[in-house]
Amino acid sequence: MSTVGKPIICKAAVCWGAGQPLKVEEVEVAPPKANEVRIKILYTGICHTDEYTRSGKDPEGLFPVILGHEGGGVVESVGEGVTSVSVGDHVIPLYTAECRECKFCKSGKTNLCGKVRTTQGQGLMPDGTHRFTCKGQPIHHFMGTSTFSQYTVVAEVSVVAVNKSAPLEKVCLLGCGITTAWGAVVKQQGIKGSNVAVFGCGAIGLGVLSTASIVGASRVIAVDTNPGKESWARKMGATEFINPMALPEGKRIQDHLVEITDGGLDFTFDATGNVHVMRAALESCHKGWGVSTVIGVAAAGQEISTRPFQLVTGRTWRGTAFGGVKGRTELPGLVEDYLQGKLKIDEYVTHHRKFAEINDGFHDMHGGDCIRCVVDMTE
Ligand SMILES: NC(=O)C1=CN([C@@H]2O[C@H](COP(=O)(O)OP(=O)(O)OC[C@H]3O[C@@H](n4cnc5c(N)ncnc54)[C@H](OP(=O)(O)O)[C@@H]3O)[C@@H](O)[C@H]2O)C=CC1
Ligand SMILES: N[C@@H](CCC(=O)N[C@@H](CSC=O)C(=O)NCC(=O)O)C(=O)O
Ligand SMILES: [Zn+2]
Ligand SMILES: [Zn+2]
Repeated sequence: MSTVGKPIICKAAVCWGAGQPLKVEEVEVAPPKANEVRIKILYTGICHTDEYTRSGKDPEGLFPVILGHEGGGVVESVGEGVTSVSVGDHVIPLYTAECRECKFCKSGKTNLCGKVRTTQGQGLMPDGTHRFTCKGQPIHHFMGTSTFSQYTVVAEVSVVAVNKSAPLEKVCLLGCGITTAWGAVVKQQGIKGSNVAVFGCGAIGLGVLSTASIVGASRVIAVDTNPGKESWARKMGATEFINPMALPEGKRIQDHLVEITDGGLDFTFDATGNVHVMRAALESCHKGWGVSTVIGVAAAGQEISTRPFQLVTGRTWRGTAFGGVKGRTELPGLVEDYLQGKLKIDEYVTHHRKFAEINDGFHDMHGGDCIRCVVDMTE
């Protein structure tokens, strides 16, 4: 029997309050309204940003909520006016929308889109209402995607169709981690032939150092406090690995890096979310031209600081969301790159979980040996 135009009852992992484990509940998912798309989610990755919001560290965090933003699925139905995706398309939801009409989209200067970001941050659909109900209670959307539900509703501007021959259990990771890391490198000029340091060797940091190596960085230094990450970093393209905890007592990582690189790095990246590491990454940059990119997301109340002299003397501090990638325009091409063996994804998937075990997937992330856990939403 067709589900088009009707509510769907399915399972979703609801987080009822900050710091609480997720609870797999029966939820009602309303049909898509105009310019919306309802998706059957088949696979989702778990990103550290999901854990960040679950834990209560996100100043934008709202509860109860259905988290998840690294998903892959199939379009079940579309609302009036939807033209860019059709029923049956394989799709990736996008937490960074691309409307192609707003001031941001038309600027040519950023991938940030203004069309739905305000309501997205309020846990609502663009018309200010919700599509999820559990036990008679409305449940907040998350990052415009809510992929920890067997069915979700997203704005048309927040979804892209991709090649059906690509395995969704792999390309779902293009919904966040792999794309962020790729874009953080390729959207910057001058990395070829340069020296680069990457702080933090989780999925994001490994993706950054892998991409830097592929585009021809001459030296790729991985920095991580977990010695178990050395083999990962080298496998993905790092030429060196430094554990800041193993430096002589009192020796700061930024001073060590400046010493061993004849004055500092051309490019550094923070992929930890720790504001002290962000400072070290900036201060590891070469005077006059070094550029440090913040990728990590820091907890509410955390602020970055450095001596302004670091900037006066020519270092640049910048940041990137979703790697600067315009999802509707660029993700289909990244999927093709993956299919042609030009972009690594499989290598990052270390853990698999059934939907019922989603909380174990969150525990996996804390184990130190998990790069990405992919959850099968059908099991
Ligand atoms: N800007 C954006 O668009 C995006 C941002 N993010 C953010 O990026 C960050 C990284 O994500 P992800 O790769 O999944 O996270 P992970 O936690 O998997 O990776 C972080 C790594 O940094 C290591 N680490 C912790 N403290 C330090 C330190 N002081 N010095 C060096 N290394 C350290 C961790 O070690 P250990 O294993 O021991 O903890 C771990 O290996 C997160 O903050 C996430 O929220 C993610 C996606 C998109
Ligand atoms: N809500 C947080 C900030 C969270 C954040 O920075 N998110 C990143 C993506 S992290 C993905 O895993 C992002 O794209 N930010 C841009 C945006 O428009 O949200 C806070 O309020 O601090
Ligand atoms: Zn993410
Ligand atoms: Zn826009």
